[in-house]
Amino acid sequence: MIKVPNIILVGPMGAGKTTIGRLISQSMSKEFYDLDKVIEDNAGADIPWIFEREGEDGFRKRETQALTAIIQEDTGNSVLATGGGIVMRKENRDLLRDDALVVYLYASVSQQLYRTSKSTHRPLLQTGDPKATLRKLFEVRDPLYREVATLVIETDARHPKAVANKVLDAIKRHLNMETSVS
Ligand SMILES: Nc1ncnc2c1ncn2[C@@H]1O[C@H](COP(=O)(O)OP(=O)(O)O)[C@@H](O)[C@H]1O
Ligand SMILES: O=C(O)C1=C[C@@H](OP(=O)(O)O)[C@@H](O)[C@H](O)C1
Ligand SMILES: [Mg+2]
Repeated sequence: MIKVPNIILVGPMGAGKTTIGRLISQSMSKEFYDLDKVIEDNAGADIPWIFEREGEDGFRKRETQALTAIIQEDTGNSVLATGGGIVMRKENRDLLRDDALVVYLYASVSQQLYRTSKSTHRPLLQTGDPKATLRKLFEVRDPLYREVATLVIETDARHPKAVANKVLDAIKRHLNMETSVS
């Protein structure tokens, strides 16, 4: 029986981390955690409020605390959807690589923009030019997602269920390969 590690999803805003994370947790009968929701539950406030009152720095501190707690809990039986900025801090990147299988959900900037266009829950996108913001973030973060990722899954032109199936297949192939070479 192959032991399936914790699965952690990384990627830009709108890549589908929360949506796909929930779908694959159901298919794998694993616990699902959305890091943003954990942060909001811990704070008793939503993300826009945290950014407003504590700044992005305050949010990033909460993000690292929440990630640390989940990784330390290490049920070995969870799927974690992170927020798009999780890779910005080295301490987070080190935690991500710990014992989890990290999946980078890739989405083009135009798909990121399209999928987040109705959202008012993302303070970083409440700007005059969200496309320029997404492009700038992507230039900095894409290499960092790739640094921590075990698997990279393309999400453009795929419906959420098709992305979830793609992720599940890739995880199965990766784990079989690991056991076959060990
Ligand atoms: N592959 C996809 N194709 C089309 N829409 C998607 C896809 N993945 C997610 N979405 C939609 O995009 C929006 C953002 O998805 P979400 O899971 O919140 O992304 P993230 O957590 O990465 O920011 C949601 O409305 C979701 O339904
Ligand atoms: O990219 C970012 O810096 C952020 C992404 C958001 O999560 P999603 O990627 O789930 O939207 C949330 O953590 C916060 O608004 C900051
Ligand atoms: Mg999300």
